[in-house]
Amino acid sequence: MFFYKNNELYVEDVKVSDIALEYKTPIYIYSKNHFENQYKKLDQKITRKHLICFALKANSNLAVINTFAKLGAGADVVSAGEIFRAKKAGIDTTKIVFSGVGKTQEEIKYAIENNILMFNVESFEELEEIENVASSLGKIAQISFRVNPNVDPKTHPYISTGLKKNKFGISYTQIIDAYKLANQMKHVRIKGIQFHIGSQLTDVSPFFEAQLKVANIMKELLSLGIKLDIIDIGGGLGVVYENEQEPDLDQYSNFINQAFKDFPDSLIVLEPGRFLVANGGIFVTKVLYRKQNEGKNFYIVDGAMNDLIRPSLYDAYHKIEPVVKKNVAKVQADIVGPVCESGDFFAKSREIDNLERNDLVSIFSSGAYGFTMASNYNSRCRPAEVLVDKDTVKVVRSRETFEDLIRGEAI
Ligand SMILES: Cc1ncc(COP(=O)(O)O)c(C=O)c1O
Ligand SMILES: N[C@@H](CCCC[NH3+])C(=O)O
Repeated sequence: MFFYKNNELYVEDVKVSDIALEYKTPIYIYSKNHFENQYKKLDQKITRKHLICFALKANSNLAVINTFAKLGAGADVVSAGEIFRAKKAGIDTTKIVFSGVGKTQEEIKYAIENNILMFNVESFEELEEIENVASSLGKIAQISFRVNPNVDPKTHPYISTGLKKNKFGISYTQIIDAYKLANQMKHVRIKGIQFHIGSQLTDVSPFFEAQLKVANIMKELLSLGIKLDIIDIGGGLGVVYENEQEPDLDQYSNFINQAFKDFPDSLIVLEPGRFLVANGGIFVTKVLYRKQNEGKNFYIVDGAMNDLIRPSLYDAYHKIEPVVKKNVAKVQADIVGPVCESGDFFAKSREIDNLERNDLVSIFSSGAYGFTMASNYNSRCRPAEVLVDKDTVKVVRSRETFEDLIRGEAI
């Protein structure tokens, strides 16, 4: 959905430079059809009965969530705020799964009142809290446990979650006891089991390793008379940022079928975030100034780490290209923002077209963990977001104003 025609970058049927002219920079631009295609691709590949719960943390713009809601998606949420967003965007609350290691009492209450599908419980103490809140409301909370399967996802250490040293889930050795305890509680109903081992996995074999461990737990539970209706296999499917191999979805689906062949009636829940949205978004920014320090080239652009933090936080690679290609010589340059931090960069020593002031550049693969991780650091207004559907451009979040910056503050 993002391509060059006559050296001009397009999103679907619209020139990116036209969008930048009208709505200014920096700006996030999304392709609705990319989102829909990714969802349908995954939906078709998974042959078992399943429910795709979009992980809202990847991109929680209402219009983006609504695009998936219309295709039948549920939501994977990690806060009451995300439940609120999911509802506003048209997600059926009975398709919401609630993950996260630190759900507060208020969040648990809000989730129960909204009849979510289930809590993915991450500790014994959290289980007790859910039992207590449900009891005080006179309701029954549906739960699954998040197991930490101790599997190496072979991804960036900051986004690995399924190793025993990570804070996530209940350890493999304690998980049966957790189910036994829940089984005796009056206000929780056991629905399933969940795991999520990390993000940006392009090799799907660690998923299989985790799935086999989960299937073993399920067998042990069955021998204790505990049958699970739901197997939540988390998110984590990776995408191509640079030259990675795309995850093999056929293999992914076969692994699921194989690992859980003894549980043919259980519903498979998936929690993809990045896979659905990363390559459906670009971040467009404008060159403000150029300078050379000690022979090093810097392009200073109007976007910054507060808008897109992945390069600063993970040293993540994002492809960067001019919006209009001029067939000029290449140079090596750091592409940096105006924020007062040396960590404020989008690329270092990157080979890129020799740019001029006011040239636009596109930072690709910014649809996931882009705007959702943006902040107002340095009192910078967060950028606008637009959604393109063929030849239609819609502002789905307007650029923040100075008034937005101080909302709620007082002297
Ligand atoms: C519990 C849970 N589910 C789903 C996701 C979505 O992950 P991804 O964007 O890698 O698919 C995450 C984030 O990694 C998560 O923590
Ligand atoms: N925010 C991360 C991924 C972490 C996933 C959240 N569980 C990224 O940009 O890649």
